[in-house]
Amino acid sequence: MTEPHAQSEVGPLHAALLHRPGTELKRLTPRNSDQLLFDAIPWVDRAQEEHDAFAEVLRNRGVEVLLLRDLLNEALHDTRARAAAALASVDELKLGEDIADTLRSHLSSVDNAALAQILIAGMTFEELPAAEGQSLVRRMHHPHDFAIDPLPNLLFTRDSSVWIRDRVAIAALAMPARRRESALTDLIYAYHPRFSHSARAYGAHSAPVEGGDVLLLAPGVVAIGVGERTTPAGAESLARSMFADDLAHTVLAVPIEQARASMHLDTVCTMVDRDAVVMYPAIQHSLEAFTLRPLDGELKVSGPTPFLTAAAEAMEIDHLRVIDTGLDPVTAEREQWEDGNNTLAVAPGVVVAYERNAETNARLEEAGIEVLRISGSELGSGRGGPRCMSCPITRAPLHP
Ligand SMILES: NC(=[NH2+])NCCC[C@H](N)C(=O)O
Repeated sequence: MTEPHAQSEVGPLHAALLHRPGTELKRLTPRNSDQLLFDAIPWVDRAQEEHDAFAEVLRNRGVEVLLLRDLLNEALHDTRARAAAALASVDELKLGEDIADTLRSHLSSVDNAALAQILIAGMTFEELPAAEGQSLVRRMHHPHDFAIDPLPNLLFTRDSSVWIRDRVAIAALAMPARRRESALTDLIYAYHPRFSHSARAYGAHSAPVEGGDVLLLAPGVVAIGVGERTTPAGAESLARSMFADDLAHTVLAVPIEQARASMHLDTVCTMVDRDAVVMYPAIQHSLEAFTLRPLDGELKVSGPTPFLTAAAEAMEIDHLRVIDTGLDPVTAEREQWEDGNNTLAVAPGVVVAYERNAETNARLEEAGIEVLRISGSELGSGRGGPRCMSCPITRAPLHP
């Protein structure tokens, strides 16, 4: 078992947290999919097959794949974890006192696997245990309304926690549909024996920061996208907390368009080698960054300057190579939307990518990057690629 440690985006990947999608995806309907942040209704069996294949590609490259459901089950062996789980998932303001009580006692009576299932897939009013007495809430809700919301976006384990060196930052997720996810990662890292010695870098009750916005460009250098999800206050407070813990010496706060297509920095730019990124061509020349450094206990903010220059300088390299995908704007836009730029490096110069982005992948290969293709026709319906679907826990250090 390897100790948690991550200081780059491309160091050989030894352990990663994934979530095999399940019943929570079956909760998606055309009526709720927008709110639950999916663009289509996934075919769940096929999504599971695609996910199993993704996990297999990682295992074949020596990666230990940790599945969120297993970790959750194991963490729930601790009674404090069970109590925390109930606290995080029973919303008394939504359910009213009676149902909240019934639900709490139900949650305390089921076994760990059943509890984990409820935490992940949620519960509808019709699935609530029967109770004595009349409840207005129960009578007035539609049977298919959620008493506990499902978490279909748990699939994107990247967003709810981030390992920075040997510490874990629990993300403060911006969208209501995803907030409860960090309660689960919080609980896993607090109560699973594997992580009992791990220290924290940032708390879930802070300003919004999502892991998809956090890029570990090099040891001590972290880029944070600021846009639809991570707020300026979130970036600033994560930067402060990393400086205080000596986890970083430079943070680049990178403004990105507040749009669905570019909800996180990793939807437009990911690292594919120690000095190279793949980037959506339309933003290559316009992406900027504010540079943050600690100075006598305060924050020193400079810029904005072009992102590529600021990044190279902070990383102490001559320049950060951009793999020129050379795509025409229409192909580039299509492949960006389908997560063509959202690659997961398993080692320097070796990345996992969706096979459908044929042009982007071809250009990566021309530039000497090895591309491990996976299919994602169903997985991609939530708008996330291989990077979004993985939370690296251990990466070997990069040797110069
Ligand atoms: N790191 C990422 N790009 N994650 C993608 C998350 C997609 C998810 N449906 C959401 O909207 O939140």
